[in-house]
Amino acid sequence: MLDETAALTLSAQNLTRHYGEVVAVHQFDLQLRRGEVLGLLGPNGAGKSTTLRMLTGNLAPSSGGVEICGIDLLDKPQEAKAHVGFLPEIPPLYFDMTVNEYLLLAARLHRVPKEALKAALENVKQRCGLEQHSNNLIGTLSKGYQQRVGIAQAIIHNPDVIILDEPTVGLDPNQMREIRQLIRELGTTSSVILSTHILPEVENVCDRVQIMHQGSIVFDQPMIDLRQQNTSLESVFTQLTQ
Ligand SMILES: Nc1ncnc2c1ncn2[C@@H]1O[C@H](COP(=O)(O)OP(=O)(O)OP(=O)(O)O)[C@@H](O)[C@H]1O
Repeated sequence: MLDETAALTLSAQNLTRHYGEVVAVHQFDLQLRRGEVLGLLGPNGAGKSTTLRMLTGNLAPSSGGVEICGIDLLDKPQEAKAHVGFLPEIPPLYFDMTVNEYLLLAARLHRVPKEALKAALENVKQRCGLEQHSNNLIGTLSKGYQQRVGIAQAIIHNPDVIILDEPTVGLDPNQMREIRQLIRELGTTSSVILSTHILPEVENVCDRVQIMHQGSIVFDQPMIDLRQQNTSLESVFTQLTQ
């Protein structure tokens, strides 16, 4: 249940992105609070990945702005990005590194202080269930475990905002359940944005849902309201995006 008094972690105003003539995202607004898990839904090409890349400072908006924990992402990118963890659609993994080597690299890139590296590594492996795989090459892990490593690199610096682009795609049902459990846990201490095509995933994991269509947000509601209206997310999604 969303705590309306919790601190704002992310605020986006009028984010717009053009690719030439194509308006991929149009005037996207979002205020996200600590402890909130937001599901971002939309058909292919709706503008979700473009939005997430702008929110994480990986793509410059054509106009509009983003603040992370009150820090302007365009003015102070390094400072703002220190509060964000991102798992892109294609996880940025190096298959010929071990889990330990890769996570240490991720921690250094996220500027975890030298004296805190060991504790950060142990903590993230424990949270993501990777303790038994410390010295395994990432290329030899199953898809589910590779996805855990992708999430681990996104959270090793304890970010306030965690952004996950289709984190359960290609996983088997057991792996999906485990990753969803992990996302719920992350949502207790941070804010999480989860982009997915899997509607039950949003119903299971998220406190709030936004639906994007042709670059604009066409639906934004707490899940609890949706449940009370006795409407399924699927019927809302189909009505708004067909
Ligand atoms: N680099 C690019 N150059 C030109 N057009 C692009 C580029 N990236 C995305 N687009 C266009 O912008 C629109 C939004 O794309 P985006 O990838 O953000 O959608 P999406 O909702 O993430 O889609 P999917 O669910 O298929 O990943 C689409 O029309 C897409 O073709």
